[in-house]
Amino acid sequence: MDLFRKIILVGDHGVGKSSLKVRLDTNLLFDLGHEVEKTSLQLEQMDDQDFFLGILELLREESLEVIVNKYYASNEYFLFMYSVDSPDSFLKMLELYNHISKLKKGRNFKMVLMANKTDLCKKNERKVSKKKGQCLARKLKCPYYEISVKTGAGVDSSFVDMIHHFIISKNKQRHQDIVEDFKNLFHRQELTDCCFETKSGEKIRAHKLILESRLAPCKIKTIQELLLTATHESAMAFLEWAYTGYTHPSKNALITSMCEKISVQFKSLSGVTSVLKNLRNLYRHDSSKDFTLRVKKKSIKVHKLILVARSELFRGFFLSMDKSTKSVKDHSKNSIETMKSLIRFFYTNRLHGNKTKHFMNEIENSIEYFQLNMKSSLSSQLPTPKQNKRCQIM
Ligand SMILES: Nc1nc2c(ncn2[C@@H]2O[C@H](COP(=O)(O)OP(=O)(O)OP(=O)(O)O)[C@@H](O)[C@H]2O)c(=O)[nH]1
Repeated sequence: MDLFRKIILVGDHGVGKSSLKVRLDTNLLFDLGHEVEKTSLQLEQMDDQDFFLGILELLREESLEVIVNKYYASNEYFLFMYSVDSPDSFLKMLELYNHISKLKKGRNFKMVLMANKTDLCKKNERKVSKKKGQCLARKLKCPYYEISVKTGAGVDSSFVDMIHHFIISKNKQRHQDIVEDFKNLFHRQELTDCCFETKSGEKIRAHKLILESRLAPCKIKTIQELLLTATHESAMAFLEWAYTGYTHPSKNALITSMCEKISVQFKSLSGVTSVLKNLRNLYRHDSSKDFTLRVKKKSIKVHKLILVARSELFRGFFLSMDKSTKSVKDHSKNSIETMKSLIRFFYTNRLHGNKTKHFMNEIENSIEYFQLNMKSSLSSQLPTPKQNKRCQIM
């Protein structure tokens, strides 16, 4: 799978922004005039994936507003660069950070802080210490790198690390959304429809749909028999694993042995992929769906629980709703196509659909409207204009 990402390079005049781009890949430098200069860099085969990075260098500071407004939804990354011989360029970092935060209206953005021209340390021309840089990075909660574009010191290694920070951790985060949502579903103990007793007589409530689909063909009765022999702590760990596919590594052996007792495979049901597989199955089969969303005179069948897990708005709605209610009209003003894509996203964590501007706007608005827990994974999948065209990154 090719991933295409963009990094916006910001910093004071003369810190080495253009030089960095030239060093990264002279062949791929594009001078596109007006607001930004762009370059792209292919870093092959990291973590079995190809990454293409587009690097935008702001040519005018006022264009920052244009860029942030235009691309904020697609989660661009920022590379803040200053020069170790220039205290002014260091001060500029905080100024730029505040400026971007304001433009992004409090939305999180990912950034790294890079100190350039470290070769000048040898000539005693360094005026901003490493300690100061690290301190600022801690304050801004981002990685800190020291490089010299001139000698190349630290450039490659910082880029490799930066990509891990920006992209690979992002993929993990994307999976994390699902894990967190189902962990919350289990621990909140809301809308439960089965109850297990543990060895000590304590009770734990759970959801049949999740357990029966995840641990199939094992039945609720079998799980009850298993948990009756377990401590409360073990039973909680087992159920949390059944919901999320994850347990603390120290509990792997325990959960494995519990799985053996009910003839389910610990390994094949572990990890977010197994949770997604289960959700995909649920999505495909209408028979277990227990609720209907009415969108513009059409219907979408869903599982209440999945909506509760994935959207705070639906959660509030289903908690306050009479249990006998089986359908509701959607008031989001979204089109049926958008709602279908969104519902599919709840189950698959992937955004499908004809990614027109109108669709993108509706999805973007839905993030707020439905109070989606998986804000970051959804917004990261919003396409950018001209995506996939390598030379037209932005
Ligand atoms: N000693 C040293 N000089 C560098 C380094 N990187 C860039 N320079 C020099 O710093 C000067 C400014 O570099 P640029 O790349 O033009 O800086 P910029 O941030 O793009 O500057 P603006 O285009 O004015 O915003 C040039 O003379 C570069 O040769 C470095 O690592 N060490």
